[in-house]
Amino acid sequence: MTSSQSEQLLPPGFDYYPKVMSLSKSILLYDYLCRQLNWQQPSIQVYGKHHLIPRMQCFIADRDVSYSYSKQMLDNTPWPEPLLAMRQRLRQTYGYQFNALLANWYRNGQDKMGWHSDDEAELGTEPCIVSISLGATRKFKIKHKATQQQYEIMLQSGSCLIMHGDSQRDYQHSLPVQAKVSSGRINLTFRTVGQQSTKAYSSAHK
Ligand SMILES: O=C(O)CCC(=O)C(=O)O
Ligand SMILES: [Fe+2]
Repeated sequence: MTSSQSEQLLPPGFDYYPKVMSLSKSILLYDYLCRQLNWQQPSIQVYGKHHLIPRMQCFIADRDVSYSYSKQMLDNTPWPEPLLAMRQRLRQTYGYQFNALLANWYRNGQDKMGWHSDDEAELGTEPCIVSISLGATRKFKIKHKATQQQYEIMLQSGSCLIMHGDSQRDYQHSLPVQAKVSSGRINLTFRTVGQQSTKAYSSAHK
């Protein structure tokens, strides 16, 4: 991986690598995943009303994985070969199992994800989440929970954002609407659910 060029713009616990794969490979993978994954659009209840979530999702995981976030909403899909290969490389680089992957498909700039932290108990206290972006460039926002200070980064196709350390405890993140974006983006978030990680993420892996 190349060095984290935008690091100084991001708070601690967020590392951005703009080019972990070529643009052409990232677009091929985007097209493949659009066609091949078992995309679903679950509905959630907000103040007693049901709403379809504003994006498509697919939860890919090893058979024994049970993740509270996905449990009621999404089927558990087995790993397609290209994502198994990607996981293998991430395991070697970061030393985490990455036994689950939540894939998000934002079909255009109207699709979005609201403010949240990925802080479910089964991700552990300092989870390492590896987030790969494919397709349209989208804005990613980060907000400190106590100070409300905000950060922004444009996530481009073929990039990797790593969230580790106290990033989930101290910050929320979101993917806002961008009305002018007409093409789609897929985001792959590799996670380790319900296991102690075998090795803590360290900046030595950059
Ligand atoms: O689409 C993104 O970059 C963010 C996805 C995300 O935050 C999540 O899946 O928890
Ligand atoms: Fe998230």
